[in-house]
Amino acid sequence: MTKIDIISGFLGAGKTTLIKKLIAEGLQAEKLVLIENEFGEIGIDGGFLQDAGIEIREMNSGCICCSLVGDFSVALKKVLAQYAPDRIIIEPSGVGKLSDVIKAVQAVQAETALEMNSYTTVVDAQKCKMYMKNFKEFFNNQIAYANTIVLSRTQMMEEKALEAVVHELKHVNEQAHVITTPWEELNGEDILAVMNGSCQLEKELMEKEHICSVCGHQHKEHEHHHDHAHHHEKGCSCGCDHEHHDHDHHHHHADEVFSSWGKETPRTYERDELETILKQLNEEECYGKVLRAKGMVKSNDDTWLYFDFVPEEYEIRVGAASYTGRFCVIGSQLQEEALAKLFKVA
Ligand SMILES: Nc1nc2c(ncn2[C@@H]2O[C@H](COP(=O)(O)OP(=O)(O)OP(=O)(O)O)[C@@H](O)[C@H]2O)c(=O)[nH]1
Repeated sequence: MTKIDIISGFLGAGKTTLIKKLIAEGLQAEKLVLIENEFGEIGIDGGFLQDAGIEIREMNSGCICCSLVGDFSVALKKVLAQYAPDRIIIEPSGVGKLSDVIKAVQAVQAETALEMNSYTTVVDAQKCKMYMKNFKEFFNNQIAYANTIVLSRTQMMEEKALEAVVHELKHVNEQAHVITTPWEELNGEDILAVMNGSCQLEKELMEKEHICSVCGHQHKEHEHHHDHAHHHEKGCSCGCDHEHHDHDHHHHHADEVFSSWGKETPRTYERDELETILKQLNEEECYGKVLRAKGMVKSNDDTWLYFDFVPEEYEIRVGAASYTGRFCVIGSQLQEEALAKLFKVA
């Protein structure tokens, strides 16, 4: 049996960072495959685990849940046949709906030896409120269908603010375990234990009490369904009116709301120049609502600069040479011409 863990989370939440930690501190002994689905046109994350002998399948230019659903099932079956791994970690695009990804995996489950281990969502605690307000349909879906929610960036938060975030999350999903402790205080194994345990606890609860894992209400025996994706596809019979129902009423595809713009370029950038670009992305409105940017470019001193941007935060670090400079910006209503000017590319 191959275990499947889905690690979802909005753009820049910290999915890749969490996966690295889990692999380094908890999954070293397992035969592992990572399937990544990036929304951006240019795959930027791919390769970070190749040195560690982890197989990576990238699926770009589309969404597992929309245009790539057929490709996804083929890729998953291929991975199973070729590697028969102990575990497959699926990292959906930051704007994918968790319920759609669960459905895509379940479609394959009937024909293969797969065991759903966990549905985990990484949430940036500092941006949670803002994203809930602005991108509710996507953001809340990832929360509603998770059985473990891992908060990132809690080390910078006041206790009261953190409590308020947990309260908001519980409002959307009462049942999920929420990890509030900063990651550096935890071992990857501790996090995995919650992810594994939460699934069993959920099963136990549902078997004993028939509690709906999404809305927390008790169901009668004949209304009881084992998984929430299936359950809510049919409409929740308990009459609760939570955000997760949004999904059923007005379904938008990610590419109707979000877009990405990316370039490959041999152009060199000074560190200060790159820093100015990232500051501008944050401060100016003429580029659209920029939610995420990342990439690697050559510097004029022959080193390579890697960067990561989420609203109000950026990071530049030195990394290995890449086959060419490349970067990708994701957001809503992106202004491509203005972006090209900012990055000084044609
Ligand atoms: N301070 C802080 N930074 C974090 C934390 N988690 C992630 N980051 C930073 O946030 C940025 C995005 O992290 P990733 O792990 O790439 O996020 P992701 O969810 O995989 O992002 P996508 O590529 O958009 O899917 C990186 O610069 C990380 O170093 C955290 O807990 N605290």
